[in-house]
Amino acid sequence: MGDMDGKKRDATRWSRLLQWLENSHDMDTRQLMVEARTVEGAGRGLFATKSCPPSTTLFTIPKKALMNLDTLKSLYSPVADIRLSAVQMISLHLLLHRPAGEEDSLDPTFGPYISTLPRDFVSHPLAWLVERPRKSEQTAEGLILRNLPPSVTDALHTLYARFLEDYQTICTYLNKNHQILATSSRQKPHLPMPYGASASMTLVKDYCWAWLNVNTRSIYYPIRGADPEKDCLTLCPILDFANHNEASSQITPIIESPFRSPSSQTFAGDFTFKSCLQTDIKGGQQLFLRYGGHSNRTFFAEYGFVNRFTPESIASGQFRGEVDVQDLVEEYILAIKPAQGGSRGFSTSVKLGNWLANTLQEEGYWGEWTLDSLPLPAHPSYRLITALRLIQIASTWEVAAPGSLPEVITQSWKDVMNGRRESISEENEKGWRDILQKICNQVSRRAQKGLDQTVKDLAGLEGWLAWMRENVACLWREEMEVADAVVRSLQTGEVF
Ligand SMILES: C[S@@+](CC[C@H](N)C(=O)[O-])C[C@H]1O[C@@H](n2cnc3c(N)ncnc32)[C@H](O)[C@@H]1O
Repeated sequence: MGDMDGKKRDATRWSRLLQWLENSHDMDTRQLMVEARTVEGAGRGLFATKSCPPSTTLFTIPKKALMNLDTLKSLYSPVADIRLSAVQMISLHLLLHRPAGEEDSLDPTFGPYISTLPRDFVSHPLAWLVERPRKSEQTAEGLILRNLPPSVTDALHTLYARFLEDYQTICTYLNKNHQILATSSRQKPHLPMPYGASASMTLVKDYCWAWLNVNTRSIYYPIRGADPEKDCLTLCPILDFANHNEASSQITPIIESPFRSPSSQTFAGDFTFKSCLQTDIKGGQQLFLRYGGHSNRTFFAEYGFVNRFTPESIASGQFRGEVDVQDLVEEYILAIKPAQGGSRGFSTSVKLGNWLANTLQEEGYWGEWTLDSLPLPAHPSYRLITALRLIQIASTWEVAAPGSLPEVITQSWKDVMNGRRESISEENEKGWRDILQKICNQVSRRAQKGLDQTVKDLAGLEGWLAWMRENVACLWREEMEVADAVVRSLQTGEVF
């Protein structure tokens, strides 16, 4: 019954969205080749309404119906020295016009569009962090957070830091510009209060809803004069119903460059989406948009889902698995002791570890240390190999060059990096491969434990929570299968 109500509501919101696009933005919705439908395990998705040949225009969204810096900047001018970024401005607008419960958004500009956005993000891990209950309370979400692989927790905390930074900026902006609150279409009791006010917890939750809408639904869109890295983002009605598929994408955004020439009039700004060049589309088929070549770690933290894969598909090269081994490499670095007691430069392991970390940072090789299953053979990333070469030098310090100065010793490492020599020495090549094997074995053992614990801790969950448990299990399985694949590459003597 509840499900039927939900479907009915979705259908009404969809038809109001089309009316708005037609009446307020002159879009010819008869040309539309897609519609939104409910999808098991993924909310809603975009489906083809009829069959069409390759490179058909699926739909074109008028530029004024896009929500971005261009269409919002007249509402949110800079205050004091605060100039809002695209994410900040779009999320502020959503915050000020969030619909109450299942009602429609009352925003006079984008109301019918805002009404089609998800009403909550209960299954998104960032929302669990923001709404974390007190420590004593045990929730399923808290348990899931505790069962994540460390690299995924790290990615999630990095996202949380980005969220908090935007939240702080919005709070400061609202505090310096109270009259913006008067433009909100929300009823007084629902109005967000600026930072420091008693209701600031509501504000952070509201802002999380707005921010996640932008973070999970916006797409690159060139805006004249805007920073392509930070500000060329837009929310785009209809397109934002498209789900991700790792293997295939049937939707191609047509991006016209606004940067062709300063006086160019060729950039109409309407956003067109075509079907892909290669294949026909069948009526009723779901149309996907590939969000990007992200790892599952990133998909989980940013979007709240992972790409599922079948057992053995990593080993056989059908699925691209990736593991970030930052925490284990860091642990290894900090535990390194000079090979034969104290050496001239480094009397303690802490100093040696610090020197290693500093050198890797100075040379730009700190972090992004991954194991990758594709392209075959499964291998460590080049950055990881480079770091391991130096770590190996440090672990054999006294043996390799008693009493030498660090600069002399690292010269051969730099020569390899700069392509002046192939390797540091045979011993170094063998040494870093041994260290890598130890790290891979650690990853694999930890993943098996993590998987067992996840199954135990999260047994008995139902609905979306059970779906989420499978996501977490998938993340652990990926760690194990990629690490095992790299061990096999090492054992068969693959040259990376
Ligand atoms: C741009 S929206 C797509 C539309 C969305 N499904 C909806 O109901 O409005 C992105 C969100 O859709 C969901 N999603 C997209 N692709 C998915 C997939 N392959 N599997 C599961 N969920 C997916 C995730 O919740 C993601 O954060």
